[in-house]
Amino acid sequence: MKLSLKNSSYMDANFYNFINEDVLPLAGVSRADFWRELEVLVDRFSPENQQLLFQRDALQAQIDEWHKSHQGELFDAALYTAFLTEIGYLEPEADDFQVTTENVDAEIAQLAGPQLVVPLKNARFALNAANARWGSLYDALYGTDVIPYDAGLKPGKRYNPARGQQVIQSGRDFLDEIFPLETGSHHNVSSYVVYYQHLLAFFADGSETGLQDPGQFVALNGHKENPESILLKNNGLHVELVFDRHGEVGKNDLANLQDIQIEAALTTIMDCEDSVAAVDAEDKLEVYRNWLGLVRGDLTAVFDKGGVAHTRRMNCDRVYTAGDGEEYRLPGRSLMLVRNVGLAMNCDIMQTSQGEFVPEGIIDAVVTGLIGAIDIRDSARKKRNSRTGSVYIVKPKLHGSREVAFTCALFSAVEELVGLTPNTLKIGIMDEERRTTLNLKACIREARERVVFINTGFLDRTGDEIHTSMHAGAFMPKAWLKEQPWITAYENNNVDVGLACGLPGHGQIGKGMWPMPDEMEKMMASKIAHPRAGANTAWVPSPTAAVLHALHYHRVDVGEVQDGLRERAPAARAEIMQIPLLSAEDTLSSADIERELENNIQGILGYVVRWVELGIGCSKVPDINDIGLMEDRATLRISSQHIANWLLHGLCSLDQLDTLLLRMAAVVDAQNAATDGYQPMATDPATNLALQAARDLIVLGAEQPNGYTEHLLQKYRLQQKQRA
Ligand SMILES: CC(=O)SCCNC(=O)CCNC(=O)[C@H](O)C(C)(C)COP(=O)(O)OP(=O)(O)OC[C@H]1O[C@@H](n2cnc3c(N)ncnc32)[C@H](O)[C@@H]1OP(=O)(O)O
Ligand SMILES: O=CC(=O)O
Ligand SMILES: [Mg+2]
Repeated sequence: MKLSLKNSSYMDANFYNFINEDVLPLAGVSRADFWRELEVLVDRFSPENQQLLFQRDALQAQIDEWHKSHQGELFDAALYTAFLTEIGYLEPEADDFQVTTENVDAEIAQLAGPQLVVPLKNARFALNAANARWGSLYDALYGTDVIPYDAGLKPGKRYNPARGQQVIQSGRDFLDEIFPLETGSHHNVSSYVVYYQHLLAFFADGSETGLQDPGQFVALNGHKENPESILLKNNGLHVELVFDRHGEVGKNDLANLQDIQIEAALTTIMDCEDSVAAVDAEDKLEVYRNWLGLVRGDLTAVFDKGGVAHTRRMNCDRVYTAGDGEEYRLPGRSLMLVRNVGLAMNCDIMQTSQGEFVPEGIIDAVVTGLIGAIDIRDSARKKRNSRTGSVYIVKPKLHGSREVAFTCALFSAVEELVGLTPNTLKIGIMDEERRTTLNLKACIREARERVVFINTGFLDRTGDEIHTSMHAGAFMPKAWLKEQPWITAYENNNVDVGLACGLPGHGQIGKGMWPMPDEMEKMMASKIAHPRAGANTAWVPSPTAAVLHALHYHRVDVGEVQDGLRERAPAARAEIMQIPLLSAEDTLSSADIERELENNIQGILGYVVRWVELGIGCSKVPDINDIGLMEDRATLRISSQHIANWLLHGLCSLDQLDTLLLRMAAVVDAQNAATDGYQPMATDPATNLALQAARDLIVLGAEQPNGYTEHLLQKYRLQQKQRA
């Protein structure tokens, strides 16, 4: 049902009622003022949004033409740079400046730790994420391959005591490494007590010791002689030793240690974007309702797990007693940011006075900002999000500084609309499009009063790398792309520019997602590279990954690393611009090509079928080696652009593609056979919408704006919803 407003514009009636009844009264904004001023806002920003998209297309068309006209020639970097400068793709170097963002919570401005991302449409997951500020180290070790699944050590359905012992040993190793004792080892401690303001550890022979750094003990719960828990702190992050002499684990433990609780996801991004399938007003309302529930702190999710009914709510803060007897209070929930959609998306919520649908990103800014204002207005609430009065909005897929300036102007207008002080709405800039990477300093400059992060979204960035140079030649296989100079230079550039612009103390320098949710041993080995590279946060796909990745920030003092990096030579623009194409010396056999195609197609189909048929925007999809990969729209962008590029340059044919689509559809059908409501693709390929969507994403990939997947996904999902 549509509701007619003045000036012949349209509004979805459910959206209108939701804002009027559920949001405006809490935000303290008058209805009449809101709707009147909203019309002015959308009429002001919608045309510019459109112009910015036209500019993207115009630049891309010129780049395509340039590559076509230089085909077969030796690549001339100087000529290419001059061309990109002339068309305005490369912006003039911005003058030096320092960011001045104020009122930023410590989790973003000062601390270093994991950043969890979660699809906001899924209330059960979103609540889990909000509560992932704290997690059990024992559970994370027991349930993942960090403790190898060797014979005798497999987790199994029943508790495996041998595996449990390994977990306890690893936990003690961690304590010895991060909170060493003056003498001896945590392995041999039989009890912990607090004596005056000091932690004492007793051994079985009655001898005692303290922490090498006594300042690491900060608080406790229970009696000093027999604590229920002990709170330790290192690099600004807390670790809680939980004792329970009757607990399943504690009763058999020398010191009755039941668990080691880790302060894990300092921040969480509630995602409206690439991990979400929201194609119309109905879907968007689900997303907005969840954001409202999270900000109010009263969201609940009721679900069945293993035959047991659960109700999930947001956790309360944690209260301890400091050594000096004062209350010691810690946040019980992750600090929430919300990721809006980018400039290119549209949905049917409302129209401008010109009869055009209002770009979805504008509606997201208004609604998430308006709901965020509730957090600021009612600062006495127990479960408030920001303690410094900020609303954190992550803006994805921005191309260059004009788009950043546009977004900041939009945020200013939203602040005025909802009555917030200027610069209350903070911006997290995703550095995930080539035009933003190459002009990062100018981008940050536009947002210098409200920027709270720059984050290397290397997945979208890889998709944009391929699309931007689609006509330059055939790209290397996907796995090789990660090893090339462009990506190292891009990652380093982000850190270098962030440091030069004075981000530490005001915001985060962030790194990308760990995309293999079940491969935690590999994550532990490789993701320590993120804090070592000077990033004070990096993305993780699950609460368990957050617990484990938090250990890295105990091992690395990011502030120290950043201090050491300030003097290095900044990453070279020329290196960032090296296009990772196959060279004449790179030989790929037809079997290599087929395997690459099969792998990509399996991932595309496995993701798209759940998106189109079930409305699930983020899935764990097995690759050709049966490793579950996190797939979202950004990984789909890479895979579809990659095959589109190989089609364009003759590494494969349309016939081969169609054969492989059918072959891999059968594989994906078999993988999903047990999924409720799943329609096999291979049974009736001619009418299967998911299969058609996957084919279009590849065959029409070269002409999709910036290689984005959202328009085709949305088209087919809407058709599927109509069929249903
Ligand atoms: C390029 C980019 O933009 S990256 C950012 C977008 N990507 C993301 O946000 C990834 C978020 N992660 C996810 O959506 C999921 O972890 C997936 C889809 C990758 C895997 O999901 P599943 O296959 O259901 O995971 P699995 O079965 O291993 O675990 C499910 C459990 O973990 C929890 N869980 C998994 N991921 C998350 C998460 N991100 N936040 C909170 N809880 C989570 C679930 O709540 C569930 O626990 P419950 O039963 O107690 O509710
Ligand atoms: O948004 C993250 C990315 O890698 O893309
Ligand atoms: Mg992205």
